[in-house]
Amino acid sequence: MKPIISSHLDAPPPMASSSSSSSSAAAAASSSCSAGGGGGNPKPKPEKPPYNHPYHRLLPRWHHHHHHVPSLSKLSIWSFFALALFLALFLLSPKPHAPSSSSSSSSAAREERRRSLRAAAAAGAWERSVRASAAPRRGAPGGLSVLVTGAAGFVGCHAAAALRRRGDGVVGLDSFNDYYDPSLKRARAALLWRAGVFVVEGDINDAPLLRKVFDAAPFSHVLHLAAQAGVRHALKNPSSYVASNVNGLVSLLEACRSADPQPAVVWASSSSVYGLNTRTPFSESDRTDRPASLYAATKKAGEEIAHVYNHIYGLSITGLRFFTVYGPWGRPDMAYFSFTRDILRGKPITVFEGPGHATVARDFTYIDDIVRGCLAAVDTAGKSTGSRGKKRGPAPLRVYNLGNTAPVPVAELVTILERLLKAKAIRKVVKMPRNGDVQFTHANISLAERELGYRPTTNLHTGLKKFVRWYLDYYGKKSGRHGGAGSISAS
Ligand SMILES: O=C(O)[C@H]1O[C@H](OP(=O)(O)OP(=O)(O)OC[C@H]2O[C@@H](n3ccc(=O)[nH]c3=O)[C@H](O)[C@@H]2O)[C@H](O)[C@@H](O)[C@H]1O
Repeated sequence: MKPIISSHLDAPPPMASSSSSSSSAAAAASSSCSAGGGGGNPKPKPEKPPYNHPYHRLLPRWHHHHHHVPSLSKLSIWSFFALALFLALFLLSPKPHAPSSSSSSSSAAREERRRSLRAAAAAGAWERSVRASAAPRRGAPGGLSVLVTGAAGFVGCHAAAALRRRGDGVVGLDSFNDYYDPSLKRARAALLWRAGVFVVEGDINDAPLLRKVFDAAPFSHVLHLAAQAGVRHALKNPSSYVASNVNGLVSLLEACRSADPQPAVVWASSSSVYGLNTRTPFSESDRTDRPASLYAATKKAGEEIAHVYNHIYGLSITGLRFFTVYGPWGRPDMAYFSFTRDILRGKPITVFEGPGHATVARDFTYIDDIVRGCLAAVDTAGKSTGSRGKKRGPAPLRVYNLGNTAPVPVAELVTILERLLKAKAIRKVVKMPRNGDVQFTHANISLAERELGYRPTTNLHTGLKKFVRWYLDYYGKKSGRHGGAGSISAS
């Protein structure tokens, strides 16, 4: 290797060879010019170059034709100073990209400054809004400060409003995704806005946003209700369940464990974790290792993840297994909602039945009962013990069923809706497809009764009556084409 390097270094660089050829060309030009200029004139006395400088070889021609120029030496001195001055000015002059170098760039700089001032003012206003919304009402002793994720969702909007009504500080967070009609979510958020709840639009997977929210206000609790819901939709978009219910949960718990103070977390698990469990009613100590849908599997994964964050970081975490929640401002993808819409429109509905015409039933639970359960869970959640991401001692880890303890067959749900809507359903009874559904759910709520004081009070008929009244009010009686507007009324 060494000889190659040394021979390369010894060789003349390409620049050097090209400049030597150009200087010989200049010399050639100079000699041809001298030969032509000589003609028949007497041979001029050879002139001694005044300075030993290469460009003096070019000067004689110029000198011959400009005899009025004072002298070559004076010219060279002046050209030297002129060149030096020019170089100095060039080097000291501001660079073209400097903001003050031109009027257009200085106005761009002013605009940029204005923009960043506006952004800072907006950020300040945003933080003030979060802080103000998170502050408990004055005169509400022991008021909490709760971040509600999924606040523009069905349960989230009701729970956030209920917390606010009793004087707690509440900030909402919602991505307003289009799993179902986002305008319904906007309408719920507008209700919250009027109730004094600021809803931040953003994703639970956006870690910097979560940090900003937790930096802006010290939350005592997080009610985490943001999720990808729906059992059957998991067949169509499986990754959305992992993104929201697994990644999103981890992202949120990361923010919680790093927050100072660490909030206590209450979050929505699901009755679906019981999966193929056959012991009824379902109690918290029953098996949950046989989920029947990806939705159920991600909720079950959430319960295991909760264990990890409780164990490592001392987060107080309560999981609530909701049983088929229904009511006003509900989710359009759920059966009671879509049945109502289709009955009003005179469209057929599919009613599932089990093998051998077995009944499919759900422990339908009214939204107000669920909200009372959520608030009781918030109120009884012990404190997280961690600080700055480090566990300082054991913290509570709880899970509760929140159901109605009175399962109703889906066929009976349809009959109640028919009575309330005063319209006949066009039923298509089909065998329950193998797409994640389970045949039966029934909650044992004795643990929630004992520890949360949870006691559901609304039966399916009463709850659906309230739902139908809301539905007709929200969508208008004209929402159904079947039977005409006049034949439809809430009882
Ligand atoms: O407790 C839960 O953890 C879950 O509850 C809810 O799931 P489900 O109990 O399946 O509710 P939902 O779809 O309203 O079907 C109700 C009944 O109608 C039957 N059903 C459904 C559709 C249909 O076309 N026909 C039919 O008979 C169907 O077989 C079922 O028996 C939430 O959506 C879910 O997000 C989760 O929170």
